[in-house]
Amino acid sequence: MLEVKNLKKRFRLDNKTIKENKKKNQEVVDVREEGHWFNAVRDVSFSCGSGEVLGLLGPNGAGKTTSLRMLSTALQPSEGNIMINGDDVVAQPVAMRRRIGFLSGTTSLYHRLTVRENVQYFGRLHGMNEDELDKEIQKVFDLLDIHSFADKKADTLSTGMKQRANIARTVIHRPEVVVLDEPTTGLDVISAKTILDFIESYKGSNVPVVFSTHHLHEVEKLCDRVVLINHGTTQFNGSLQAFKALSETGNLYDVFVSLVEKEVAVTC
Ligand SMILES: Nc1ncnc2c1ncn2[C@@H]1O[C@H](COP(=O)(O)OP(=O)(O)OP(=O)(O)O)[C@@H](O)[C@H]1O
Repeated sequence: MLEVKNLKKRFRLDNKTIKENKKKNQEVVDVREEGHWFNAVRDVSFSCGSGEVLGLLGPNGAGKTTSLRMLSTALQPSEGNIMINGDDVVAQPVAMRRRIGFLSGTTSLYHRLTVRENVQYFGRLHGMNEDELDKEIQKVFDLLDIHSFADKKADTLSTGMKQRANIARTVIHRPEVVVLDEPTTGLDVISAKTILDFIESYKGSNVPVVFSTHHLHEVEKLCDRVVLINHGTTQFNGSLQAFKALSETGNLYDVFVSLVEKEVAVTC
């Protein structure tokens, strides 16, 4: 179980950014800017149970990546609580990091190593023994359809192959929570489908999966829960059915647009 309560992140702005923002603010005022501070995440709360898949939605700049970086200990929250199976992530980030699998936009591979060598390296870093590592590699490579390029060097792979290998290295240590930031962005339909099927394989397991996306069809296909954030604040937090029911059409696009435009907070 993953529980996130009243998460906040403020960034101190440097003088150059303040000047740039002042210029921009002549046209658009961002409600999150307060003097020399920018409240990238103002109040985000949600939970995701074991074996549930949660889709994190929001327009560009809403605060999705900042929230996911806090969940995965890459960033210290300014305020708020994050608990995994009852243990406090904010209080003990180093100990909790190994229990989380986090794919970010900057997750990458060692170019001169093969996919297998990369994944073995990260598995060993997590203290896995060779037997359990071999078994887990077999399982994860099956699910992500990696076998055909497992022994190719990372720098020879296509974008889709690299992303599947990145996900393999992210989850090789069997984390208790999987967090994926826009895992299918920029991928072709087949690579994206492989990744979505992989996410689906966690359903009914004991692992909660949180992923951010701009692709509403992915949410429709996969998610049990939906969280929509806008201007750093949770605007919707509930089941996929409850999200769809907010529009008479049941169309995710209509719900997304109306919530973001109206900026109404809904909790189900
Ligand atoms: N280190 C930082 N210092 C100042 N502002 C930051 C910093 N990091 C992020 N921000 C700002 O916080 C806001 C939220 O950014 P974030 O990357 O979390 O949004 P996002 O929802 O992931 O957007 P996208 O969909 O475009 O990836 C943006 O306005 C961004 O410019």
